[in-house]
Amino acid sequence: MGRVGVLLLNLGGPEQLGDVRPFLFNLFSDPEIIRLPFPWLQRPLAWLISTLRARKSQENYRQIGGGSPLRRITEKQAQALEQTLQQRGQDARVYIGMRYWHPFTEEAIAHIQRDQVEKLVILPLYPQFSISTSGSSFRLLEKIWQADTSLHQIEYTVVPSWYQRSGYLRAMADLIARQLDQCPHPQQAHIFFSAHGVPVSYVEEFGDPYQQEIEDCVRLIMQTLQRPNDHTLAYQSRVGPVEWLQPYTEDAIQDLGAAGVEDIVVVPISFVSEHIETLQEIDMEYREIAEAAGIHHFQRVPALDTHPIFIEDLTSLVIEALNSPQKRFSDVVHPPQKTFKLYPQERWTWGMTTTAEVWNGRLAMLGFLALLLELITGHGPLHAVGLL
Ligand SMILES: C=CC1=C(C)c2cc3[nH]c(cc4nc(cc5[nH]c(cc1n2)c(C)c5CCC(=O)O)C(CCC(=O)O)=C4C)c(C)c3C=C
Ligand SMILES: [Fe+2]
Repeated sequence: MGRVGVLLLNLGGPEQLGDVRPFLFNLFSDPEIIRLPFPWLQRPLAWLISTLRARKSQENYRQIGGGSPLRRITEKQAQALEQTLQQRGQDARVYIGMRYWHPFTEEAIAHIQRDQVEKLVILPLYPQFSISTSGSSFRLLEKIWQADTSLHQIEYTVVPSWYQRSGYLRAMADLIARQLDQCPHPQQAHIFFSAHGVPVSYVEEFGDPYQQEIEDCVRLIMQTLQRPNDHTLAYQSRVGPVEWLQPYTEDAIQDLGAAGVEDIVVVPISFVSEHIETLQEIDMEYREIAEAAGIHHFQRVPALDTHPIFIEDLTSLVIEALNSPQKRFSDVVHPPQKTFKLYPQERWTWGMTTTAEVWNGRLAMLGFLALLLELITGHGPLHAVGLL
């Protein structure tokens, strides 16, 4: 076998407070994160949202020490995987490609080319597939491959999701069991799975399998855990005004408090490393909500990071992928879309029709954005004519 590489895909996170705004700009520039009808609006809107959100987001990163631990943890995972692959007789180099911050996916591909890798396993560090996470990275890679034909020499295969693997499930069950055993009444503690949310439209309009995979993942973890405890699944980290998957974590915690639950063990399940949404959102914000709701005992299950069972399982996954039929980007980036007709009327007719209302709404949104931009930048037509 020629030179073997493993490309670990991850989201990336700001390493210092000054990185927060450009990191957010990269994130909101991604059409898989904000889906707009007009592509030309993507970057101005990303600039606007990242500018408006930066201060609040920076404050959150400040509370966890001034930056995301994601790069450091992903590097440790890569190192552990490389070592375990060596021990199992597989000489492979492990690369890291982040979607929105350093080391960027493009940098990883440059290293892979420099090292003349011939066989590559592309492995997202997201157990479940979403078009907003693994899907976005696969789509970027597909574009990179289309732009550079020298990459076609590399025999690659992608792993779309892997939450059903027994090693992953056993490692999760092990971490949950340890937290349960520290509770005052281990059998009565409520196991609270908190998954990262996505907008409902991703699932209902764009065919994202994420919700179904998350539900299946929770079922399999509970089956592996073999404990009698009650459990709940809720979704966290909502951003913006649209509807996201429900129940929302904050509401579900309050409902449990109102129902008299006193002990909860929170399990983050969309991600395998500590990051801002475990260290700040769960450990600080949701803990406060739980305490106010009368939940006296609040524990959080740590992220897998370099849990030995997990790393062993990733190692087996890589070896199996190398010996399985190839999965191409085109097999995984286009989830089956539900046929969804946004507006029933296809031809323009005059009057206050549905189409006219839709266009009124779109133009009002554009006008509002232009005004907001002008208020923030201090430049624009209203300033020019002296109205602002
Ligand atoms: C606005 C839409 C967003 C979607 C959809 C989304 C999906 C999604 N994200 C993760 C995992 C992570 N997200 C992280 C940061 C982050 N994500 C969003 C927005 C969406 N995410 C924002 C605005 C941010 C920045 C932080 C903030 O301002 O709140 C991170 C990085 C965390 C870090 O430590 O830096 C991760 C990881 C998943 C798994 C997911 C969908 C399944
Ligand atoms: Fe996110």
